[in-house]
Amino acid sequence: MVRIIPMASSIRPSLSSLRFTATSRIGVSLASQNPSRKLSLYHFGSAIPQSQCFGLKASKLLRGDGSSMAISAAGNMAQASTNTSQENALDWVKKDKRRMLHVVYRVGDLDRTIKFYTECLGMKLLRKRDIPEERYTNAFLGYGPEDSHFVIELTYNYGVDAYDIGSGFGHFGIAVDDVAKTVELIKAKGGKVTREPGPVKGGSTVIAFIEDPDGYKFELLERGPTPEPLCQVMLRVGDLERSINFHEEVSVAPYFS
Ligand SMILES: C[C@@H](O)C(=O)SC[C@H](NC(=O)CC[C@H](N)C(=O)O)C(=O)NCC(=O)O
Ligand SMILES: [Zn+2]
Repeated sequence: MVRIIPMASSIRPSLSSLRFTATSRIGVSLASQNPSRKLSLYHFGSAIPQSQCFGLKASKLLRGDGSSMAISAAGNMAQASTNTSQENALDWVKKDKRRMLHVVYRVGDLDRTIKFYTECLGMKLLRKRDIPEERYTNAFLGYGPEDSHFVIELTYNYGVDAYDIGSGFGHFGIAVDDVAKTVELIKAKGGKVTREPGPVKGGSTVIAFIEDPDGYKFELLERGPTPEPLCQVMLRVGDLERSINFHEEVSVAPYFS
């Protein structure tokens, strides 16, 4: 039996208020690093229309032992969009309906995480679903409705209050208009700041790193207004080209280059 707990529907913005550009898509940011065996993420959900599914077997692209991966596209941090021109990106957004839908990960206290994400990171609680016979509860949070925004799907397993995040997971990236102000708010709420605001090493964009109550890292990136502040997931990979091929051929990110 699945118990759906309806949430306020007041957050559905009028579509005319949303400007869909390439930056309104979530990107996967990867950093090449010594591979480790720990995979921290539960899974990514993505929407790929049946007609666009590739015949490639994903397994041949991934290392057999399932070790994790990280590739850094640190490059020019100021560029919030893809390397394709803005016109090409807009054409792509109109034609290609594939997009990453959600990321799922496990937390030790659902209400504690919901409070942190809503009060410190400005997300909205979109819905909860409780499955007592499977002894777990999900909570969905994001910066807009699921039919147009990438969302975080938290999983609480009854009785499990902590997890080993592992070294494969890097961070989630959130675009904010004022990193220093956001960091001050997080400190005032008792949140943990692991890297103070300042230009990224090797670049010019102002960033900061914070941790949520379970220790998952969030990078705050100073950028202008965007319809999708939840803008990246950084994973550490053992083979950059292999991972790029996977994401271009099998996954849903054919135009981020
Ligand atoms: C692309 C942008 O969103 C970044 O995240 S770049 C931030 C930069 N990343 C790395 O150094 C990745 C490699 C590192 N060894 C790792 O595995 O995390 C970073 O963290 N810079 C630190 C800083 O203080 O600027
Ligand atoms: Zn990042």
